[in-house]
Amino acid sequence: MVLAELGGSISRALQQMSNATIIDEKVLNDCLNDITRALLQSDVQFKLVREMQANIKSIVNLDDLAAGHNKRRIIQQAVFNELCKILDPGKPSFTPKKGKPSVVMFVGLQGSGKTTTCTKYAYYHQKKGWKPALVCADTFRAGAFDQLKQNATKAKIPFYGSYMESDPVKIAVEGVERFKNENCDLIIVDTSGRHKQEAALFEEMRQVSEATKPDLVIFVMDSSIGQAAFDQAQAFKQSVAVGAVIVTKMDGHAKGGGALSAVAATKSPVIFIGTGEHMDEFEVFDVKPFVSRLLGMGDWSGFMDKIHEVVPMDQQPELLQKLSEGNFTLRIMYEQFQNILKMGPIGQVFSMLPGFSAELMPKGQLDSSNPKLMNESRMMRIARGSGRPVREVMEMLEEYKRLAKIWSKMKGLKIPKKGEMSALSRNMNAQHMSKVLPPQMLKQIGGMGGLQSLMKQMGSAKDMMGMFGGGDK
Ligand SMILES: Nc1nc2c(ncn2[C@@H]2O[C@H](COP(=O)(O)OP(=O)(O)OP(=O)(O)O)[C@@H](O)[C@H]2O)c(=O)[nH]1
Repeated sequence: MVLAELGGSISRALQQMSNATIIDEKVLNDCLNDITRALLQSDVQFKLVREMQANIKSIVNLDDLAAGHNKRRIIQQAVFNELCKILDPGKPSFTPKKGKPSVVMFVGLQGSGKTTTCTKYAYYHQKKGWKPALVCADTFRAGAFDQLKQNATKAKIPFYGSYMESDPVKIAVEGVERFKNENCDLIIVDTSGRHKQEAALFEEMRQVSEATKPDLVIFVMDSSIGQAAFDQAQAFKQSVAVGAVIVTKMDGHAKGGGALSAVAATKSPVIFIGTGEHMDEFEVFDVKPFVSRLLGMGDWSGFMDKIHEVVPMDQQPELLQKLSEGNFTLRIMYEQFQNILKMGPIGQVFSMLPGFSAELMPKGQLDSSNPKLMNESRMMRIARGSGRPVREVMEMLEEYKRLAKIWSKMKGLKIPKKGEMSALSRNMNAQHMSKVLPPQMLKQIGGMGGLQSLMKQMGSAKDMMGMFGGGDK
Protein backbone atom coordinates (compact mmCIF):
# COMPACT_ATOMS: atom_id res chain seq x y z
CA MET A 1 0.00 0.00 0.00
CA VAL A 2 1.51 3.31 -0.98
CA LEU A 3 1.37 6.13 1.52
CA ALA A 4 -1.34 7.95 -0.41
CA GLU A 5 -3.50 4.84 -0.11
CA LEU A 6 -2.70 4.62 3.57
CA GLY A 7 -3.93 8.18 4.00
CA GLY A 8 -7.04 7.34 2.01
CA SER A 9 -7.76 4.28 4.17
CA ILE A 10 -7.33 6.21 7.40
CA SER A 11 -9.49 9.07 6.15
CA ARG A 12 -12.16 6.59 5.08
CA ALA A 13 -12.11 4.89 8.46
CA LEU A 14 -12.59 8.26 10.15
CA GLN A 15 -15.29 9.25 7.69
CA GLN A 16 -17.17 5.99 8.21
CA MET A 17 -17.05 6.51 11.94
CA SER A 18 -18.39 10.03 11.62
CA ASN A 19 -21.29 8.72 9.52
CA ALA A 20 -22.43 6.64 12.48
CA THR A 21 -25.25 8.26 14.43
CA ILE A 22 -23.75 7.37 17.77
CA ILE A 23 -20.06 6.90 18.31
CA ASP A 24 -19.80 4.19 20.92
CA GLU A 25 -17.06 1.74 21.92
CA LYS A 26 -17.85 -0.56 19.01
CA VAL A 27 -17.74 2.18 16.39
CA LEU A 28 -14.46 3.45 17.83
CA ASN A 29 -12.98 -0.07 17.89
CA ASP A 30 -14.02 -0.70 14.29
CA CYS A 31 -12.44 2.55 13.24
CA LEU A 32 -9.19 1.83 15.10
CA ASN A 33 -9.08 -1.68 13.66
CA ASP A 34 -9.41 -0.29 10.15
CA ILE A 35 -6.61 2.18 10.84
CA THR A 36 -4.44 -0.57 12.35
CA ARG A 37 -4.99 -2.78 9.34
CA ALA A 38 -4.07 0.02 6.96
CA LEU A 39 -0.87 0.79 8.87
CA LEU A 40 0.18 -2.85 8.96
CA GLN A 41 -0.50 -3.22 5.26
CA SER A 42 1.77 -0.25 4.76
CA ASP A 43 4.57 -2.04 6.56
CA VAL A 44 4.61 0.01 9.71
CA GLN A 45 6.15 -2.15 12.38
CA PHE A 46 3.60 -4.26 14.29
CA LYS A 47 4.79 -3.11 17.70
CA LEU A 48 4.43 0.55 16.77
CA VAL A 49 0.93 0.01 15.46
CA ARG A 50 -0.18 -1.78 18.61
CA GLU A 51 1.25 0.97 20.76
CA MET A 52 -0.48 3.59 18.72
CA GLN A 53 -3.82 1.82 19.00
CA ALA A 54 -3.47 1.47 22.77
CA ASN A 55 -2.50 5.14 23.11
CA ILE A 56 -5.50 6.35 21.15
CA LYS A 57 -7.81 4.20 23.20
CA SER A 58 -6.40 5.56 26.41
CA ILE A 59 -6.69 9.16 25.23
CA VAL A 60 -10.18 8.90 23.78
CA ASN A 61 -12.51 8.01 26.57
CA LEU A 62 -15.97 8.11 25.06
CA ASP A 63 -17.73 8.04 28.43
CA ASP A 64 -15.90 11.12 29.54
CA LEU A 65 -16.83 13.12 26.52
CA ALA A 66 -19.65 15.46 27.26
CA ALA A 67 -22.54 15.48 24.86
CA GLY A 68 -22.08 17.95 22.08
CA HIS A 69 -18.36 17.34 21.79
CA ASN A 70 -17.22 16.58 18.31
CA LYS A 71 -16.02 13.04 18.93
CA ARG A 72 -14.85 12.54 15.40
CA ARG A 73 -12.65 15.61 15.72
CA ILE A 74 -11.20 14.35 18.98
CA ILE A 75 -10.45 10.93 17.52
CA GLN A 76 -9.01 12.41 14.35
CA GLN A 77 -6.79 14.64 16.46
CA ALA A 78 -5.64 11.64 18.51
CA VAL A 79 -4.77 9.69 15.34
CA PHE A 80 -2.97 12.76 14.03
CA ASN A 81 -0.98 13.18 17.25
CA GLU A 82 -0.03 9.51 17.42
CA LEU A 83 1.18 9.43 13.82
CA CYS A 84 3.18 12.59 14.48
CA LYS A 85 4.65 10.95 17.57
CA ILE A 86 5.87 7.97 15.55
CA LEU A 87 7.47 10.25 12.99
CA ASP A 88 8.88 12.77 15.41
CA PRO A 89 11.75 11.48 17.51
CA GLY A 90 11.46 14.54 19.73
CA LYS A 91 14.76 16.15 18.89
CA PRO A 92 15.82 17.83 15.68
CA SER A 93 18.85 16.59 13.78
CA PHE A 94 22.07 18.54 13.52
CA THR A 95 21.53 21.33 11.00
CA PRO A 96 24.59 22.53 9.10
CA LYS A 97 25.14 26.28 9.11
CA LYS A 98 25.82 28.21 5.95
CA GLY A 99 29.38 29.53 5.84
CA LYS A 100 30.65 27.14 8.50
CA PRO A 101 32.22 23.89 7.22
CA SER A 102 30.19 20.79 8.00
CA VAL A 103 30.85 17.20 6.98
CA VAL A 104 27.80 15.11 6.18
CA MET A 105 28.21 11.40 5.56
CA PHE A 106 25.63 9.33 3.67
CA VAL A 107 25.09 5.64 4.47
CA GLY A 108 22.63 3.04 3.24
CA LEU A 109 22.23 -0.21 1.36
CA GLN A 110 23.18 -0.48 -2.29
CA GLY A 111 20.49 0.81 -4.58
CA SER A 112 18.75 2.77 -1.86
CA GLY A 113 19.37 5.92 -3.86
CA LYS A 114 22.31 7.15 -1.80
CA THR A 115 24.45 8.56 -4.60
CA THR A 116 21.48 10.27 -6.24
CA THR A 117 20.41 11.67 -2.87
CA CYS A 118 23.89 13.05 -2.11
CA THR A 119 23.68 15.13 -5.26
CA LYS A 120 20.11 16.21 -4.56
CA TYR A 121 21.12 17.29 -1.07
CA ALA A 122 24.11 19.22 -2.45
CA TYR A 123 22.02 20.80 -5.20
CA TYR A 124 19.26 21.79 -2.76
CA HIS A 125 21.77 23.67 -0.63
CA GLN A 126 23.63 25.11 -3.57
CA LYS A 127 20.41 26.72 -4.77
CA LYS A 128 20.16 28.36 -1.37
CA GLY A 129 23.59 29.90 -1.68
CA TRP A 130 25.74 27.26 0.01
CA LYS A 131 29.07 26.03 -1.27
CA PRO A 132 28.66 22.25 -1.26
CA ALA A 133 31.14 19.60 -2.45
CA LEU A 134 30.89 15.86 -3.04
CA VAL A 135 33.37 13.16 -2.06
CA CYS A 136 32.98 9.68 -3.52
CA ALA A 137 34.21 7.20 -0.90
CA ASP A 138 32.43 4.32 -2.60
CA THR A 139 35.24 2.15 -3.90
CA PHE A 140 33.11 -0.99 -3.87
CA ARG A 141 30.81 -0.41 -6.80
CA ALA A 142 32.51 0.07 -10.14
CA GLY A 143 30.86 3.08 -11.70
CA ALA A 144 29.94 4.79 -8.45
CA PHE A 145 32.57 7.47 -8.98
CA ASP A 146 31.46 8.03 -12.57
CA GLN A 147 27.87 8.38 -11.46
CA LEU A 148 28.74 10.92 -8.78
CA LYS A 149 31.07 12.76 -11.14
CA GLN A 150 28.38 12.95 -13.80
CA ASN A 151 25.73 14.20 -11.38
CA ALA A 152 28.12 16.68 -9.80
CA THR A 153 29.28 18.03 -13.15
CA LYS A 154 25.69 18.51 -14.27
CA ALA A 155 24.92 20.48 -11.13
CA LYS A 156 28.28 22.31 -11.23
CA ILE A 157 29.24 21.00 -7.80
CA PRO A 158 32.93 20.27 -7.07
CA PHE A 159 33.68 16.60 -6.48
CA TYR A 160 36.54 14.39 -5.39
CA GLY A 161 37.20 10.70 -6.01
CA SER A 162 39.64 8.26 -7.59
CA TYR A 163 39.61 5.43 -10.11
CA MET A 164 42.84 3.98 -8.73
CA GLU A 165 42.59 4.26 -4.99
CA SER A 166 40.80 1.36 -3.32
CA ASP A 167 40.88 2.61 0.25
CA PRO A 168 37.66 4.53 0.93
CA VAL A 169 39.02 5.97 4.17
CA LYS A 170 41.97 7.55 2.36
CA ILE A 171 39.75 9.07 -0.32
CA ALA A 172 37.28 10.38 2.23
CA VAL A 173 39.98 12.02 4.32
CA GLU A 174 41.68 13.59 1.28
CA GLY A 175 38.39 14.85 -0.11
CA VAL A 176 37.24 16.40 3.16
CA GLU A 177 40.65 17.98 3.63
CA ARG A 178 40.69 19.49 0.16
CA PHE A 179 37.20 20.95 0.37
CA LYS A 180 37.80 22.37 3.83
CA ASN A 181 40.79 24.19 2.35
CA GLU A 182 38.59 25.42 -0.48
CA ASN A 183 36.18 26.89 2.06
CA CYS A 184 33.26 24.66 1.14
CA ASP A 185 30.60 24.79 3.83
CA LEU A 186 28.88 21.47 3.10
CA ILE A 187 31.19 18.54 2.44
CA ILE A 188 29.15 15.47 1.52
CA VAL A 189 30.74 12.04 1.74
CA ASP A 190 29.09 9.22 -0.22
CA THR A 191 29.97 5.76 1.12
CA SER A 192 29.62 2.25 -0.32
CA GLY A 193 26.38 0.38 -0.20
CA ARG A 194 26.11 -3.41 -0.32
CA HIS A 195 23.29 -5.73 -1.15
CA LYS A 196 22.56 -6.52 2.43
CA GLN A 197 23.77 -5.65 5.88
CA GLU A 198 27.19 -7.23 6.07
CA ALA A 199 30.00 -6.91 8.54
CA ALA A 200 32.50 -5.57 5.98
CA LEU A 201 30.17 -2.72 5.00
CA PHE A 202 29.63 -1.69 8.58
CA GLU A 203 33.31 -1.87 9.40
CA GLU A 204 34.24 0.26 6.39
CA MET A 205 31.51 2.74 7.24
CA ARG A 206 32.72 2.96 10.82
CA GLN A 207 36.28 3.64 9.68
CA VAL A 208 35.23 6.38 7.25
CA SER A 209 33.18 7.94 10.01
CA GLU A 210 36.04 7.76 12.50
CA ALA A 211 38.48 9.32 10.04
CA THR A 212 36.27 12.14 8.75
CA LYS A 213 34.38 12.89 11.96
CA PRO A 214 31.12 13.86 10.26
CA ASP A 215 28.86 16.41 11.90
CA LEU A 216 25.89 14.46 10.62
CA VAL A 217 25.39 10.91 9.35
CA ILE A 218 22.35 10.51 7.10
CA PHE A 219 20.79 7.10 6.62
CA VAL A 220 19.23 6.78 3.16
CA MET A 221 16.39 4.30 2.92
CA ASP A 222 14.32 3.13 -0.02
CA SER A 223 10.63 3.55 0.81
CA SER A 224 9.89 0.09 -0.58
CA ILE A 225 11.94 -1.66 2.06
CA GLY A 226 8.85 -2.85 3.92
CA GLN A 227 8.87 -4.56 7.27
CA ALA A 228 12.67 -4.97 7.09
CA ALA A 229 13.03 -1.20 7.61
CA PHE A 230 13.14 -1.27 11.37
CA ASP A 231 15.91 -3.88 11.67
CA GLN A 232 17.90 -2.41 8.84
CA ALA A 233 17.79 1.10 10.21
CA GLN A 234 18.66 -0.13 13.67
CA ALA A 235 21.67 -2.07 12.37
CA PHE A 236 23.05 1.08 10.72
CA LYS A 237 22.39 3.11 13.84
CA GLN A 238 24.36 0.62 15.93
CA SER A 239 27.45 1.00 13.74
CA VAL A 240 27.53 4.74 13.10
CA ALA A 241 25.89 7.69 14.78
CA VAL A 242 22.95 8.07 12.38
CA GLY A 243 21.44 11.49 13.04
CA ALA A 244 18.87 11.83 10.26
CA VAL A 245 16.98 9.78 7.70
CA ILE A 246 16.16 10.47 4.06
CA VAL A 247 13.50 8.26 2.51
CA THR A 248 13.79 7.84 -1.26
CA LYS A 249 11.43 6.77 -4.05
CA MET A 250 8.35 8.14 -2.36
CA ASP A 251 7.02 8.67 -5.87
CA GLY A 252 6.90 4.97 -6.64
CA HIS A 253 4.36 2.32 -5.89
CA ALA A 254 6.22 1.12 -2.86
CA LYS A 255 4.79 0.71 0.58
CA GLY A 256 5.98 3.72 2.47
CA GLY A 257 5.16 2.73 6.02
CA GLY A 258 8.71 1.51 6.56
CA ALA A 259 9.71 5.15 6.81
CA LEU A 260 7.73 5.47 10.01
CA SER A 261 9.52 2.44 11.42
CA ALA A 262 12.96 3.78 10.46
CA VAL A 263 12.39 6.87 12.55
CA ALA A 264 11.49 4.77 15.55
CA ALA A 265 14.55 2.55 15.01
CA THR A 266 17.08 5.35 14.65
CA LYS A 267 15.36 7.88 16.91
CA SER A 268 16.30 10.34 14.18
CA PRO A 269 14.01 12.51 12.11
CA VAL A 270 13.30 12.17 8.42
CA ILE A 271 14.67 15.40 7.00
CA PHE A 272 14.00 15.04 3.27
CA ILE A 273 12.18 12.70 0.95
CA GLY A 274 13.13 11.76 -2.60
CA THR A 275 10.24 11.97 -5.01
CA GLY A 276 11.85 11.13 -8.35
CA GLU A 277 15.07 10.49 -10.20
CA HIS A 278 15.70 14.13 -11.06
CA MET A 279 17.93 16.41 -9.11
CA ASP A 280 15.14 18.67 -7.88
CA GLU A 281 12.70 15.92 -6.98
CA PHE A 282 13.57 16.32 -3.37
CA GLU A 283 11.43 17.78 -0.61
CA VAL A 284 12.01 18.98 2.90
CA PHE A 285 10.16 16.70 5.25
CA ASP A 286 8.04 18.19 8.02
CA VAL A 287 6.13 15.86 10.27
CA LYS A 288 2.92 17.80 10.87
CA PRO A 289 2.21 18.91 7.32
CA PHE A 290 3.05 15.39 6.13
CA VAL A 291 0.63 13.67 8.52
CA SER A 292 -1.92 16.35 7.82
CA ARG A 293 -1.70 15.59 4.12
CA LEU A 294 -1.78 11.90 4.79
CA LEU A 295 -5.05 12.25 6.65
CA GLY A 296 -6.56 14.52 4.02
CA MET A 297 -6.45 17.45 6.44
CA GLY A 298 -4.39 19.62 4.12
CA ASP A 299 -1.16 21.54 4.37
CA TRP A 300 -1.85 25.18 3.66
CA SER A 301 1.64 26.41 4.27
CA GLY A 302 3.11 23.85 1.85
CA PHE A 303 0.48 24.71 -0.72
CA MET A 304 1.13 28.42 -0.39
CA ASP A 305 4.88 27.90 -0.60
CA LYS A 306 4.36 26.05 -3.85
CA ILE A 307 2.11 28.81 -5.19
CA HIS A 308 4.63 31.47 -4.23
CA GLU A 309 7.32 29.43 -5.94
CA VAL A 310 5.54 29.19 -9.26
CA VAL A 311 3.31 32.23 -9.80
CA PRO A 312 5.75 34.92 -10.89
CA MET A 313 5.53 37.85 -8.49
CA ASP A 314 5.04 40.38 -11.27
CA GLN A 315 2.02 38.48 -12.58
CA GLN A 316 0.30 38.29 -9.22
CA PRO A 317 -1.37 41.76 -8.96
CA GLU A 318 -2.57 41.59 -12.57
CA LEU A 319 -4.08 38.18 -12.00
CA LEU A 320 -5.84 39.31 -8.86
CA GLN A 321 -7.26 42.33 -10.70
CA LYS A 322 -8.72 40.15 -13.47
CA LEU A 323 -10.18 37.65 -11.05
CA SER A 324 -11.73 40.35 -8.92
CA GLU A 325 -13.54 41.63 -12.02
CA GLY A 326 -14.99 38.16 -12.49
CA ASN A 327 -12.92 37.95 -15.63
CA PHE A 328 -11.73 34.38 -15.68
CA THR A 329 -10.70 33.61 -19.24
CA LEU A 330 -9.37 30.53 -20.95
CA ARG A 331 -6.02 32.29 -21.19
CA ILE A 332 -5.89 32.74 -17.42
CA MET A 333 -6.68 29.08 -16.99
CA TYR A 334 -3.97 28.15 -19.47
CA GLU A 335 -1.39 30.30 -17.70
CA GLN A 336 -2.36 29.00 -14.28
CA PHE A 337 -2.18 25.39 -15.49
CA GLN A 338 1.29 26.11 -16.82
CA ASN A 339 2.18 27.37 -13.36
CA ILE A 340 0.61 24.38 -11.67
CA LEU A 341 2.56 22.01 -13.89
CA LYS A 342 5.73 23.60 -12.54
CA MET A 343 4.60 22.72 -9.05
CA GLY A 344 5.22 19.01 -9.48
CA PRO A 345 2.83 16.07 -9.58
CA ILE A 346 -0.74 17.37 -9.41
CA GLY A 347 -1.76 14.76 -6.86
CA GLN A 348 1.03 15.84 -4.55
CA VAL A 349 0.06 19.49 -4.76
CA PHE A 350 -3.66 18.91 -4.28
CA SER A 351 -2.99 16.62 -1.35
CA MET A 352 -1.89 19.78 0.45
CA LEU A 353 -5.48 20.96 0.43
CA PRO A 354 -7.83 19.85 3.16
CA GLY A 355 -10.29 17.25 1.98
CA PHE A 356 -7.97 15.92 -0.69
CA SER A 357 -5.52 13.12 -0.48
CA ALA A 358 -3.03 12.25 -3.17
CA GLU A 359 -5.13 9.15 -3.69
CA LEU A 360 -8.26 11.16 -4.34
CA MET A 361 -6.45 13.28 -6.85
CA PRO A 362 -4.38 11.03 -9.08
CA LYS A 363 -2.57 12.43 -12.07
CA GLY A 364 -5.01 13.49 -14.77
CA GLN A 365 -7.84 14.21 -12.34
CA LEU A 366 -8.43 17.56 -13.99
CA ASP A 367 -10.49 15.63 -16.52
CA SER A 368 -14.24 15.65 -16.52
CA SER A 369 -17.00 15.37 -19.15
CA ASN A 370 -20.08 16.84 -20.88
CA PRO A 371 -18.95 20.11 -22.47
CA LYS A 372 -21.33 22.50 -24.20
CA LEU A 373 -19.14 25.51 -24.42
CA MET A 374 -18.11 25.44 -28.08
CA ASN A 375 -19.63 23.89 -31.14
CA GLU A 376 -18.44 20.58 -32.45
CA SER A 377 -16.58 21.76 -35.55
CA ARG A 378 -14.61 24.27 -33.50
CA MET A 379 -13.60 21.59 -31.03
CA MET A 380 -12.55 19.31 -33.91
CA ARG A 381 -10.40 22.09 -35.30
CA ILE A 382 -8.74 22.68 -31.96
CA ALA A 383 -8.15 18.95 -31.55
CA ARG A 384 -6.57 18.70 -35.00
CA GLY A 385 -4.46 21.76 -34.48
CA SER A 386 -3.14 20.62 -31.13
CA GLY A 387 -2.76 16.97 -32.11
CA ARG A 388 -4.93 15.90 -29.18
CA PRO A 389 -8.09 13.76 -29.19
CA VAL A 390 -11.38 15.67 -29.30
CA ARG A 391 -12.26 14.11 -25.96
CA GLU A 392 -9.39 15.94 -24.32
CA VAL A 393 -10.51 19.25 -25.76
CA MET A 394 -14.00 18.61 -24.42
CA GLU A 395 -12.64 17.72 -21.02
CA MET A 396 -10.45 20.78 -20.91
CA LEU A 397 -13.45 22.98 -21.63
CA GLU A 398 -15.51 21.26 -19.00
CA GLU A 399 -12.78 21.96 -16.49
CA TYR A 400 -12.70 25.56 -17.59
CA LYS A 401 -16.45 25.87 -16.96
CA ARG A 402 -16.05 24.43 -13.50
CA LEU A 403 -13.24 26.80 -12.59
CA ALA A 404 -14.98 29.77 -14.15
CA LYS A 405 -17.99 29.04 -11.96
CA ILE A 406 -15.83 28.99 -8.88
CA TRP A 407 -14.06 32.18 -9.77
CA SER A 408 -17.27 33.98 -10.63
CA LYS A 409 -18.10 33.70 -6.94
CA MET A 410 -14.95 35.64 -6.17
CA LYS A 411 -16.23 38.60 -8.16
CA GLY A 412 -16.12 41.79 -6.16
CA LEU A 413 -13.18 40.73 -4.06
CA LYS A 414 -11.58 44.01 -3.07
CA ILE A 415 -7.94 44.28 -3.99
CA PRO A 416 -5.83 45.68 -1.20
CA LYS A 417 -3.24 48.28 -2.05
CA LYS A 418 0.31 47.70 -1.04
CA GLY A 419 0.44 47.29 2.73
CA GLU A 420 -3.31 46.94 3.06
CA MET A 421 -3.41 43.35 4.15
CA SER A 422 -6.23 43.88 6.60
CA ALA A 423 -8.57 44.83 3.77
CA LEU A 424 -8.10 41.43 2.24
CA SER A 425 -8.39 39.73 5.60
CA ARG A 426 -11.83 41.28 5.92
CA ASN A 427 -12.77 40.33 2.38
CA MET A 428 -11.35 36.87 2.34
CA ASN A 429 -13.41 35.58 5.20
CA ALA A 430 -14.70 32.11 5.83
CA GLN A 431 -17.98 33.02 4.12
CA HIS A 432 -16.17 33.72 0.89
CA MET A 433 -14.12 30.58 1.12
CA SER A 434 -17.12 28.40 1.88
CA LYS A 435 -18.65 29.43 -1.45
CA VAL A 436 -15.54 28.50 -3.33
CA LEU A 437 -14.84 25.12 -1.80
CA PRO A 438 -16.51 21.99 -3.14
CA PRO A 439 -19.20 20.85 -0.64
CA GLN A 440 -17.47 17.51 0.04
CA MET A 441 -14.30 19.34 0.96
CA LEU A 442 -16.17 21.76 3.19
CA LYS A 443 -17.79 18.84 4.99
CA GLN A 444 -14.43 17.16 5.49
CA ILE A 445 -13.01 20.31 7.05
CA GLY A 446 -15.91 20.37 9.48
CA GLY A 447 -18.30 22.86 7.87
CA MET A 448 -18.22 26.59 8.51
CA GLY A 449 -16.91 26.11 12.05
CA GLY A 450 -14.02 23.98 10.85
CA LEU A 451 -13.25 26.40 8.05
CA GLN A 452 -13.18 29.34 10.43
CA SER A 453 -10.74 27.62 12.75
CA LEU A 454 -8.65 26.48 9.78
CA MET A 455 -8.40 30.05 8.56
CA LYS A 456 -7.44 31.12 12.03
CA GLN A 457 -4.75 28.43 12.06
CA MET A 458 -3.41 29.89 8.89
CA GLY A 459 -2.59 32.91 10.99
CA SER A 460 -3.84 35.55 8.64
CA ALA A 461 -5.09 35.93 5.15
CA LYS A 462 -1.56 36.73 4.14
CA ASP A 463 -0.92 33.31 2.68
CA MET A 464 -4.22 33.35 0.88
CA MET A 465 -2.99 36.45 -0.88
CA GLY A 466 -0.34 34.47 -2.67
CA MET A 467 -2.93 32.00 -3.81
CA PHE A 468 -5.05 34.69 -5.35
CA GLY A 469 -2.14 36.45 -6.85
CA GLY A 470 -1.44 39.34 -4.55
CA GLY A 471 0.45 40.09 -1.39
CA ASP A 472 2.51 42.92 -0.05
CA LYS A 473 5.65 40.92 0.44
N1 LIG B 1 11.87 7.10 -8.66
C1 LIG B 1 12.91 7.43 -7.90
N2 LIG B 1 14.10 6.87 -8.17
C2 LIG B 1 15.14 7.21 -7.40
C3 LIG B 1 15.01 8.10 -6.30
N3 LIG B 1 16.23 8.21 -5.72
C4 LIG B 1 17.07 7.42 -6.43
N4 LIG B 1 16.43 6.81 -7.44
C5 LIG B 1 16.95 5.84 -8.43
O1 LIG B 1 17.36 4.67 -7.75
C6 LIG B 1 18.44 4.05 -8.43
C7 LIG B 1 19.57 3.77 -7.45
O2 LIG B 1 20.10 5.00 -7.03
P1 LIG B 1 21.65 5.21 -6.66
O3 LIG B 1 21.79 6.61 -6.23
O4 LIG B 1 22.54 4.73 -7.74
O5 LIG B 1 21.75 4.20 -5.45
P2 LIG B 1 22.93 4.01 -4.38
O6 LIG B 1 22.26 3.73 -3.11
O7 LIG B 1 23.89 5.12 -4.42
O8 LIG B 1 23.63 2.72 -4.88
P3 LIG B 1 25.13 2.28 -4.46
O9 LIG B 1 26.03 3.41 -4.85
O10 LIG B 1 25.34 1.08 -5.29
O11 LIG B 1 25.13 2.02 -3.03
C8 LIG B 1 18.83 4.99 -9.57
O12 LIG B 1 18.25 4.52 -10.75
C9 LIG B 1 18.19 6.32 -9.14
O13 LIG B 1 17.85 7.12 -10.26
C10 LIG B 1 13.71 8.66 -6.02
O14 LIG B 1 13.48 9.43 -5.08
N5 LIG B 1 12.70 8.28 -6.85
